[in-house]
Amino acid sequence: MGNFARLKQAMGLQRAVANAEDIESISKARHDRDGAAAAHNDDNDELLTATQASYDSWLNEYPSAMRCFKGMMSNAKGKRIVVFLDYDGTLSPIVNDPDRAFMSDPMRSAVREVAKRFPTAIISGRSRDKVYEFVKLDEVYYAGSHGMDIRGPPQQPKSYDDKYQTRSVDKKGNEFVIFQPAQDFLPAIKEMLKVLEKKTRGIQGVVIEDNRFCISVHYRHVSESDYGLLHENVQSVLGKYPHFHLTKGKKVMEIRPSIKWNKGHALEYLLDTLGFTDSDNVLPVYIGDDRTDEDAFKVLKSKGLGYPIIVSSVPRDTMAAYSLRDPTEVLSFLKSLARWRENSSC
Ligand SMILES: O=P(O)(O)OC[C@H]1O[C@H](O[C@H]2O[C@H](CO)[C@@H](O)[C@H](O)[C@H]2O)[C@H](O)[C@@H](O)[C@@H]1O
Repeated sequence: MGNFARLKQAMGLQRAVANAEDIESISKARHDRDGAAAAHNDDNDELLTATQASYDSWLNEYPSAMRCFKGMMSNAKGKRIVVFLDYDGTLSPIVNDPDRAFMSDPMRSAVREVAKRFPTAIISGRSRDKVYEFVKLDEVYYAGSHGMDIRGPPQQPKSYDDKYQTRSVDKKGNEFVIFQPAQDFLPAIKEMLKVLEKKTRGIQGVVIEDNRFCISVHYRHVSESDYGLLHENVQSVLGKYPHFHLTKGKKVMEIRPSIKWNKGHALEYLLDTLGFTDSDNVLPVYIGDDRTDEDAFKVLKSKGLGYPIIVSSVPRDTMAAYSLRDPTEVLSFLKSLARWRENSSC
């Protein structure tokens, strides 16, 4: 069976794509290719055509937020837009080295322009400090560790445990509140980091990232033949820490405390602290590319609220309503949003 037939069989026009990341690289190759080089490989071209056809069909269900921009904004008139952004894969492209996932200057200035006009928060799986290091914007609220470490507005909502909220003041005299619902897990996380490093030392290519309230075990550089061993080793460590569980991202296993808190809860917390509890006047826009962003899409979908936008260049199963192809399109969307506010009278 040729690659084309295999791909068709595997994908059909189904929305769920198991190895979305692999298809994504093929699709990217098409995007980036310089024509001549790729034209030599018929098999590749068939694959690319199938991928494109499948993506186009997916777009009917999850239309491009760029193409639909006008319509989306006409529904936004008179509403208070609040912008939520994921970091990796949304504001910065996915790169091989997690420490080098830099944000471009044009993206930084687009986020700044958006944040000047709308309350804006970045909700990431990274540690809050690390995201700030990349983004370096004081105009933005930050939620690190998949929302388990929030630096938000000074309001301290009653419905959240005071034990995990601390009011503070920055150097410029601005008040803010830190909310860390997984505080009790910190000692265990520190211990687990050491155990994991020891346990995975023998496997080449593993990168362990300390995200403060969660841990990322990256396997992007691990040979496929070692995937099983790595997974076994991680599971054996987890077995000793029953209050933690594993989730999966892009070539990364993420170890998280088993509390009922995710990016969706962080979104709700931020809306509350911004004064939009139960408001029918608010329009949250959430842009993200990874599985953990689905928790936030789900909240918006269940409330029938705002615009959940997935960033993907391949068909994906998602709770989002709109899509953007890649961070370049995210940049265009953010610029359009800032421009729209500038030109609109509402
Ligand atoms: O919620 P996010 O801001 O999207 O963070 C999710 C994870 O992103 C980072 O890993 C991913 O991006 C890296 C850099 O492009 C890439 O090398 C890696 O393979 C991806 O999984 C980050 O390093 C993780 O800690 C985050 O959990």
